[in-house]
Amino acid sequence: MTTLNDRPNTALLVVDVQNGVVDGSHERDTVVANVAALVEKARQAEVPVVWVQHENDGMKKGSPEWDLAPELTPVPAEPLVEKRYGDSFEDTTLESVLAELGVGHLVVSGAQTDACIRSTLHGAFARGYDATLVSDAHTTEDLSNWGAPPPAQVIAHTNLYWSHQTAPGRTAGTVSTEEVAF
Ligand SMILES: O=C1N[C@@H]2C=C[C@H]1C2
Repeated sequence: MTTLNDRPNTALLVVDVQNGVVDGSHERDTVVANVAALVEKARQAEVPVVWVQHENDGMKKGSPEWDLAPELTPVPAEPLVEKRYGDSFEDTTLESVLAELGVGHLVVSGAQTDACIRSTLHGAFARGYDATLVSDAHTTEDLSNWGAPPPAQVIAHTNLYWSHQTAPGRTAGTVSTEEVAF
């Protein structure tokens, strides 16, 4: 059984809130505003904020699409983790960044719900982290033309199933931006 219960700290993970990911997504402005509020809350509580940015052919590093949403401004001390896979842990520096910070609990926000958010939640949990999803601080695009439910249902279902997730020695859950207690 893998747990990281010896690590006392929490970090806020902001996953892929990039122009090329969130623009056109469900309730983009509200979700990005909630992410910004979470960042402020974390900073006030001196909880580390870890920024994850995805690079792919459509979002080359340094391109406007790769850039974070303009409402979000990392400060230099906040780690940036670059990724190319859905799970933020795959082939990235995230594990070492979190070990350095003594983090055993991740509060997860960002995009997109049915891809990198789900992958990162499960990747964290399988690696022994407690993982909390922020119900109103993640979003996705409308993929219903390809068989997905409407984005509001994808978001609601992800909130529901993650609130029921369990594993030995680890906790999962879903809370709102308002409810997040750093
Ligand atoms: O959820 C995701 N974030 C990046 C854009 C789509 C996948 C990769």
